[in-house]
Amino acid sequence: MATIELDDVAVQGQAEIWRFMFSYVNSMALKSAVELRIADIIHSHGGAITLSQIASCINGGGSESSPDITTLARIMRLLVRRKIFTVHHPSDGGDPVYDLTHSSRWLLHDSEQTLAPMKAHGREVWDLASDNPEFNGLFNDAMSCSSKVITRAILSGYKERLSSIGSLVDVGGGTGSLISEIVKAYPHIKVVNFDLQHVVWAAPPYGGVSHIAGNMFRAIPNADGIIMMVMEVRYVLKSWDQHAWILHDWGDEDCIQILRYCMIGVILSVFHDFLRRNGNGKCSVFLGSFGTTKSVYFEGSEQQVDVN
Ligand SMILES: C[S@@+](CC[C@H](N)C(=O)[O-])C[C@H]1O[C@@H](n2cnc3c(N)ncnc32)[C@H](O)[C@@H]1O
Repeated sequence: MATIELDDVAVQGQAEIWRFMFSYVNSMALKSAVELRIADIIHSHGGAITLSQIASCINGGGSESSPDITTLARIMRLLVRRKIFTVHHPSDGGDPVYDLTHSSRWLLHDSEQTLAPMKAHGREVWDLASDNPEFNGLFNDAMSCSSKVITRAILSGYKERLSSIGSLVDVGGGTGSLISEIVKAYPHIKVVNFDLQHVVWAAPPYGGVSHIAGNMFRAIPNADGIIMMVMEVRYVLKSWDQHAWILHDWGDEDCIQILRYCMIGVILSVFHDFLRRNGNGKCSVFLGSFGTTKSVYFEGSEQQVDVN
């Protein structure tokens, strides 16, 4: 059995693994703080306050719902370490007082600039984007600049397939930057950029691209081919529903429903080829064409999903 020599480097390695294993704790603590409206409580007090003052205001101050103070203290200790709140220990030995930081100001529910809806109320990021044009623009730009990185590789990597189809729809195509490059290189293809209404409305016009708004859980436009962006293909091969750039947002049942709407026949013969040709192992796409087989086979992996 291999043994690890416990020098500084090894211990550092162990710490890194622990950090990844427990990083969810940060997110859970942040979610609790948003749900308990701790930032709002401090903000409406107008300055730093003690833990028991925070506790007394939680859930409107009703005695039945007062939180466990020890647990609250632990949440606050973690969030102070993560610089979400500050703590000040008075020199006279009084109770420590907690205040907001530039980060927790983003958690105020009534502020115009708030990220609280992303952590609370079970709202999806898409709902937040549809209500908030600024966030919508930021999110769409972020997506489009990530996909630009691989556009060129896609154009050369799929020459044969792209040459052989007459129409193509990019499902969840964002503002259409990928498909606009495809139609520039392959002007014979009738292309559709398909995404939610608020995304498509914010999309720039591109020559040859039809933007169609819709919900991929209801219907997807017909075409010879479907393209869905996928990133981090090494992970995709092991766990396709987690890391596909569109499908990663959804659970297995949702993904199967989307794929059913795509009416995909045989898709995805591309991962290994793509990697061999492009080498970096970072990204790939789904490219499918209609056929009779109603199952999706992930070449090189054991995954086969029945979409009948
Ligand atoms: C990770 S982004 C990828 C955007 C683009 N394909 C790219 O690679 O830059 C996922 C996209 O899926 C879209 N989306 C989410 N839910 C959708 C739905 N129900 N119907 C259609 N598109 C949806 C989002 O609006 C978003 O543009």
